[in-house]
Amino acid sequence: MGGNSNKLELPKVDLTGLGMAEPGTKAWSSVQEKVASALMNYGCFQAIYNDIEAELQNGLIEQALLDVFKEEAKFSYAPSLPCSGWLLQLTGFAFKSLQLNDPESLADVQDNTMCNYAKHMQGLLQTIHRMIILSLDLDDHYHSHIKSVEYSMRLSEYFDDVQNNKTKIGMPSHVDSNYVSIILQQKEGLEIESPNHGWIRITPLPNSFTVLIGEAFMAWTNRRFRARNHRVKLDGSSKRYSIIFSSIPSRSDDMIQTMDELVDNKHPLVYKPFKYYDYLKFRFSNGEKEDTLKSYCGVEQAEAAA
Ligand SMILES: O=C(O)CCC(=O)C(=O)O
Ligand SMILES: [Fe+2]
Repeated sequence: MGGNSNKLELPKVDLTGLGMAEPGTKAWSSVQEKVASALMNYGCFQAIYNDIEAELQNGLIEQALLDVFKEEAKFSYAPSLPCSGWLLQLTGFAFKSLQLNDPESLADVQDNTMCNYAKHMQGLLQTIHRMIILSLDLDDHYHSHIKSVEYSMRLSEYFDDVQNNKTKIGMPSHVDSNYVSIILQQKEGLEIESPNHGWIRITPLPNSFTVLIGEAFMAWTNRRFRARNHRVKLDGSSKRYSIIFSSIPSRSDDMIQTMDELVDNKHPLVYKPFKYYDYLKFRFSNGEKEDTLKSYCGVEQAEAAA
């Protein structure tokens, strides 16, 4: 697709206070409708969330994020994916990430700002999973599904020395592999590809996050919800930081299987069941191509090879 980015905006949905709301209530249902429709049509939306307003507005989260990178030496270096470790850095890309499978491990580096952030994000992710599942009339599956979900937090630092690089791409176009990601950007850079409008550059509004569907949910829902390409384009004026908080399949129960209820003549099965962490290894060792998941476990692919 073209390289232009423009000022189109994503749908916005206010998720403030939903932790207290019960599924099925009026307050919940109107938000659910917006979440499901945005995710179905765009694969993403901008979430407004005022429940951690104080931390966001007083810069506490940003400060905590910067502090972690100042204390970088305290974290051991783990160069290999998937998900094993602490610091990962891909040659040629202008960022490094600290992958925290247990946000509480930050406790000796800082106060509990990040742990508190992680708790809120976990609650938000559970709400979003429930809304997706309810919107598909599959609520019977919610409890077993959510038991097989874990959470991951990645803190990223993008370098500021990309002036010589014309494209200033900090992270190239990709889809996320997990269920859902919630991205907090400390400054602009995230762009999402819309099938009709090219790259949409996301403005970091006050108290807002970007929510994105990943491949695990795309497979679980038989592509009713689709992962969208996104990338990070830097302005090269200063470092950029972001937090990517994600729901991921659990390490002990990582088989992703499309719900039978979502397969019919109109919607034939797209992906065979697959083990998520085996897929991540495949994706990491083969490089990401156009629709890597289909080449790994797509039904047509498997049949053609048979
Ligand atoms: O830093 C960002 O804004 C997004 C990064 C991203 O897409 C990712 O880490 O998967
Ligand atoms: Fe991503």
